[in-house]
Amino acid sequence: MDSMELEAIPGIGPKTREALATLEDPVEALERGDVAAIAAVPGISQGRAVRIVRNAIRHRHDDPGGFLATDRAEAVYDGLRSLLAERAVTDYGRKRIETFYPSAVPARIAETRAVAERAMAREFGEPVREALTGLEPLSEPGAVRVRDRCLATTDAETYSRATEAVPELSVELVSDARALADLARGYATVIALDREFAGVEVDGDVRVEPDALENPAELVPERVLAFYGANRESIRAAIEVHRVANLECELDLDALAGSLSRIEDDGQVSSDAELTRLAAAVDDLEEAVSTAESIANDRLTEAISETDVTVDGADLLSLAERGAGVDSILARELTQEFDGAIEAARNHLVEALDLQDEEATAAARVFPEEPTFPVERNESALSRLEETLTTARDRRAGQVKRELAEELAGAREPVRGLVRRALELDVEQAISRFAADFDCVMADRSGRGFEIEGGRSPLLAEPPEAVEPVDYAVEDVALLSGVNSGGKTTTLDMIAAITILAHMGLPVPATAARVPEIEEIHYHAKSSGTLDAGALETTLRDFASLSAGGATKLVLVDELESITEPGASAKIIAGIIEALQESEATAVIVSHLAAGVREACETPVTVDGIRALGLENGELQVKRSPEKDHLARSTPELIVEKLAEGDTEGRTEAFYRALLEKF
Ligand SMILES: Nc1ncnc2c1ncn2[C@@H]1O[C@H](COP(=O)(O)OP(=O)(O)OP(=O)(O)O)[C@@H](O)[C@H]1O
Repeated sequence: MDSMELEAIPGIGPKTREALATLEDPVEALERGDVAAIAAVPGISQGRAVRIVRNAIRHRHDDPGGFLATDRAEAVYDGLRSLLAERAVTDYGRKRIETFYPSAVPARIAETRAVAERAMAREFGEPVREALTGLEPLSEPGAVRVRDRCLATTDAETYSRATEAVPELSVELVSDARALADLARGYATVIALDREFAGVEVDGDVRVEPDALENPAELVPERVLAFYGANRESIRAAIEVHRVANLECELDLDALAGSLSRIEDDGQVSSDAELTRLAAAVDDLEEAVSTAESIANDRLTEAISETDVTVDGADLLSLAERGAGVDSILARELTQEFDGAIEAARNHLVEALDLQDEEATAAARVFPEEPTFPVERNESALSRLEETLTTARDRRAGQVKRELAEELAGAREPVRGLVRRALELDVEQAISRFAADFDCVMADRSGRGFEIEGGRSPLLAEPPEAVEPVDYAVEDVALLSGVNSGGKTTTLDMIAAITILAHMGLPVPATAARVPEIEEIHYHAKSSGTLDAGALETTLRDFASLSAGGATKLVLVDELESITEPGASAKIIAGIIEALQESEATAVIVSHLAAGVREACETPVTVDGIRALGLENGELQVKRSPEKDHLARSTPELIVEKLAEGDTEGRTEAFYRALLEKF
């Protein structure tokens, strides 16, 4: 598929296609089902991203869709999807799970089935979930701006190529080497892009690199580092996920973790001793110089106050005539003390800032050779020292960044894979947890009818361990009878849930299950009251199209009788059953009118029943698994029976017995 063909996917119009084009490879992102990447496109919400990905999957499999043919079927799917999604740790996992849907296309089912089987074969403990917590899809860092370097060229075309290739740096048009020298005063490093500058001698860090634009990342290691800085936490989490889940990985994770620990959130490099030393020296320079001055002056003050200066009168006069101050006396009388004080000041500066070699030499010049009092810094020597330190710091930072960026640049794609695999593991984790919580197995899909052992509806409000497992098998079409609250609706939910999950390729809550291979599920919920003529007509039309053949179906109908009068209902249900029997469909029809329906049917019809065991302390006792060929007793019958048995006086017993016989 190329990017123009994206519009063949439902939900992608020209506008969305254009928006998706901002992705590096939109087709690949869609094929991978990368909801995070799609949702990161401006103008596409998370919900839209999920729908687009789901439609893309459908498109890829030529899947006509329409599996969930009724509202109730849709609602069961929604419920299942939430149960799965809420077991994911990451937002990505939740969204990814929302792209799973029931399908009739074997290839699609096989695809998720493979994920589910992998998930169920793996152990997911608390450490994996914990490691997943910090995981997020990778983000692109904001625009990086680098101010200590610039590019220079004399050529307009090179200029525009450079601005495009390296937006992080200023690009300057220069006319000659003099202009280059001017630039070198404002930037720590100037990179000249023209061959003609080769051999030009200018002050400062000016490099001639005509091929620099071929590898822009080398010019701005910040680009690579910003990516790692912005995604540091997520990459760390992905490393941790790989470690605790024992996932295979082509990267040296320890080395990657080591490199990451040297990068700050903003992409700056930390934990380089030399860089730290130089940065601190620049920062603390002013304070150290002031302290050094004080040290020198304190020492001199002390020396002066302790010294008896003997000056003969003539000397004093000549000194006074020359307007000489204390300095001259110092020079004459206290040279040693002065030298000592200056030495102390210089030592302090070197020690406090941990200066080395030429830095120390430059530091010495900050204090005067000639005696003065008070001792004062030499401002121009100080600013030269500051410049030396700043340049050394920037150069070191550049070097460290380049080294680190070089280490990491090649790892960018593998790191994307690392994070992606960790995110996908959350999908497996959620499936595995669902399977464990509901004690699931993989189901078979084949033929007509179903055989479910130990099936449980995950949609019941009860905690999973409180749900009684149900065994139920139907060959083609069956009526299901049972007392009120016996579990008929729950049984239909269970059949629907297991069939939908099986067609999603996911594990089902049962000890064993075979479901029919179908193209559509029609689950009609109990209607809340008698329908008016129009609504009844619509319902009948629905059923007419149901039995008209076409797609293979599972039909689940809950108490259709409430749509109209009891007598008519039984006839309508009987008609529906006859039609369904002739089709390929598998159907379970729950009805309180089972006896009447059976009578109205011209063909034999299976009637199964959820057997009531009786009332115990006013509580209904039932056997939840439907019994084959058993017309269950109704709730009124149970009550009459209880009254008949409980009657001791015998006067009304005849009445109850007579009533009971009518059932
Ligand atoms: N297998 C089961 N395990 C545990 N509880 C169940 C089970 N089946 C049903 N129940 C409990 O019984 C309640 C009623 O079940 P359900 O609604 O399925 O009965 P029903 O036969 O459809 O009732 P009605 O005839 O009134 O529609 C459920 O809400 C649930 O609490």
